Amino acid sequence: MLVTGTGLDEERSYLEECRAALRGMRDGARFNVVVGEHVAGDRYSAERLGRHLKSLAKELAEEPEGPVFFGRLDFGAGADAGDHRGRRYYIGRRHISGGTGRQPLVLDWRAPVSTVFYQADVRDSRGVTTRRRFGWSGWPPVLTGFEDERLGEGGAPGTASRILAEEIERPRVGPMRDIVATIQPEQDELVRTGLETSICVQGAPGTGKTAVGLHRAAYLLYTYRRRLAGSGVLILGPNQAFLGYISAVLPALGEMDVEQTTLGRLLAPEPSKGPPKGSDDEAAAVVKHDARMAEVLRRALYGRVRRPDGPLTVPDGAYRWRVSEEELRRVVDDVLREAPPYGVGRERVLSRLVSLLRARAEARGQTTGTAWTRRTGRAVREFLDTVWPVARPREVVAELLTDPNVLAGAAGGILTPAEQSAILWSRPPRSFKSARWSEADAVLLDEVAGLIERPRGYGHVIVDEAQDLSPMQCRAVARRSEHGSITVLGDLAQGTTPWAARSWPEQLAALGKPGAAPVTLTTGFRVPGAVVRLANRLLDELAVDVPRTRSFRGDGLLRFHRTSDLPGTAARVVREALGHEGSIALVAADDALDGLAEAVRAEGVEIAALGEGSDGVRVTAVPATLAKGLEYDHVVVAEPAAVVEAEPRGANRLYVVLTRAVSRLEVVHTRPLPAGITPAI
Ligand SMILES: Nc1ncnc2c1ncn2[C@@H]1O[C@H](COP(=O)(O)OP(=O)(O)OP(=O)(O)O)[C@@H](O)[C@H]1O
Repeated sequence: MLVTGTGLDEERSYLEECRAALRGMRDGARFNVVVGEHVAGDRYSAERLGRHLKSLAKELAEEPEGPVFFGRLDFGAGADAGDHRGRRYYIGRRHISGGTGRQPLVLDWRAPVSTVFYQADVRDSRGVTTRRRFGWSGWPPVLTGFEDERLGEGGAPGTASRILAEEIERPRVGPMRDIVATIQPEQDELVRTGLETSICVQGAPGTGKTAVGLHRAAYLLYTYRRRLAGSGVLILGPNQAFLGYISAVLPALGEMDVEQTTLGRLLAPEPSKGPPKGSDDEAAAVVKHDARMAEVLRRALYGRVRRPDGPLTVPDGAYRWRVSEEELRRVVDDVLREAPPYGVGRERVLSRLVSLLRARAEARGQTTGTAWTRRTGRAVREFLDTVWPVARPREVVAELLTDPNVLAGAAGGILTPAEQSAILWSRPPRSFKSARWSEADAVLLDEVAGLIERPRGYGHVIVDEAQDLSPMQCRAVARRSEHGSITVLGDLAQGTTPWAARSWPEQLAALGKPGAAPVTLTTGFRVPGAVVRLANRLLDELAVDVPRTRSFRGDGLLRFHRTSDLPGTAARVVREALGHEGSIALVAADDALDGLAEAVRAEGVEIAALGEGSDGVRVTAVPATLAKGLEYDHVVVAEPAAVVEAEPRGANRLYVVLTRAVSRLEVVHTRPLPAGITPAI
């Protein structure tokens, strides 16, 4: 029951107290910015401190009118309340200090005790007598009511929360929002898993995987701030449109320092030019993404190392030192056996040769200082460039994809002749510098770069839509999280790439975390019941072993329109959808979308292209291949049969497309519906 009476007045006075405290914190933070500018010792620390204080001040300045708390916990007097006996806590997005020596006015949702807010229930109250949820509306938000659950003795199980239901069913406007007020117990457990543990979340569409990943990033940064300060957190999403959709969540939670990108951008051979522009046909892409390419590339790189043939003579003043072929071979062979990164190997050969010569010079009574070492290093460099030359990833990969003999040398016994010819460039560039790299090539370049020198590692990496990663892409992620942990989010049923994973244990092993156990989420918070039932029928047609979803929501609309005029009907359905609140998407096979969008415009309805600045435009044209991870209140899907036919995993693509709807899904078609999505049951 939503309370709006006297209790609410008390809560509103408390809210005023919190806002006053927040204003105090903000003024203090502003003062600190001024002081900080004068006290920091050197320029570097002044800049760092200044940036930190300014962002804190800015954060606080933006917040005071916001919903400063969303929950309250009242602990009882029993032993099960532990240290919290008799206490009352307010929970919000930010900590609000109560002043020196006093309990905070509001606790951060990530503080240890806040977990009780998400986890306690009638069966296990954890010492809580009453859990209060607050309702807010409008902007600036007004506290409109609250709802109490009695968790102590006498509480009744299973009372549904209206505030929770409203939050989940609210229309989607603008980018994705945080879910801190309504995190579910099974989601909370995943969010709060310790930094040392890698987790894998398998979940049907709309079960909150992305939400869990983003909140986990915020939780880890709060709980392990020092440990992550240097190494950082990386979030990888499937495409730019998806990143645009989720990009506001972490800043809204006060976390600005998280790198959010796509793997394509992260691995771009020329980052200033954005993701690579070249493309591959499917046969070439499939081979380039295959795990066997790792060995082919290793051989191609180490194929540059030559066995020394003949002795080496090094002039040193009056003497000439001679190193025999056998000694030289031993040095190179030893380093090869130790298998350090290629770049380190080169340095190691150099330093061992110099040591060998130093021992000889010193045995003759010579002094060997820095100048001697530099001179001797220079003298053996020519030899080094012959036996262990400097390697550049672009040169190595370009040579491999251009020269059939080099490719045959590296891929013999690994790739079939047909596979080799599939990846050879039909029109090789004049030089590796002018090559038009594809996304698959970027992964190969990254593999070679990783063999030469280990890349920068992150403290934690979050990978969304991880079922779509190829074995070679998994290796690129694994290299960046070798000493850190990862959060793997995905749905085997939504796998649409030719190499999409069919099992999590295999994918996790490829990601370098074979020990992580997949956890399954099955309650859907986006897709309404009728649409979930449709999606579950299609799921039976897909060759994957994942459980069906159950929707949290009983509402929603699902309608089919059979027509002989696809553009006309689609346009009419879109126009009628404007009668409802919220966002609208017209989704179709990529090559059919422009024509359909034109028909919508002809109806006098504005429609924006995905990713285009579309302020105020409620309808977006979404190509089926870019729909992943996105959500709209009202989704109009045109000609599902064409979506299925457009690609080998077209049925999986259709499953993704049909599950973008928050409230209403309308399917417009001229052709028979694909297997699995027959309307009536
Ligand atoms: N506990 C929750 N409270 C309120 N809303 C929630 C909750 N969990 C998830 N949602 C909402 O449900 C929607 C779907 O969540 P999300 O996008 O994270 O799901 P997903 O599993 O990543 O879906 P997909 O597989 O389709 O990408 C989002 O709008 C999200 O904010």
